[in-house]
Amino acid sequence: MALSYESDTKLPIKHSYDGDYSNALAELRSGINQIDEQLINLIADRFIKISEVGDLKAIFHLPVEDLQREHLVLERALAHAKKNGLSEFLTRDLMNVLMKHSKAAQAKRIRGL
Ligand SMILES: O=C(O)C(=O)C[C@]1(C(=O)O)C=C[C@@H](O)C=C1
Repeated sequence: MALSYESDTKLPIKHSYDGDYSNALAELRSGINQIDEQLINLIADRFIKISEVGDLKAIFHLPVEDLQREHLVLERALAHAKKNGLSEFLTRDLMNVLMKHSKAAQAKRIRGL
């Protein structure tokens, strides 16, 4: 569903809902649900790779944390986010949370070997 916007204020045009916004809201929320599923799938795929990297680190006795790589990961994500108009704060928070959990998962896996 595409919303229409007032050209001067950029606010959504209210009358295009015929006074009933609940269908529009349900449709938008269903779209959000689908995107959330895709996000979780992508994060799960990222964690499969993270486990494999963890295994290599275990074999070659490398430390779990690689701050140089983390810097690169963050820089790439920030550049991509900027191109897509996404907040720098959100991108930093998101990538830092992902990398924090990646390191915890790798450390746990290595401890369990
Ligand atoms: O690239 C690695 O070495 C990883 O283990 C992946 C990853 C990440 O989540 O992107 C996790 C931990 C490292 O400190 C750096 C990056």
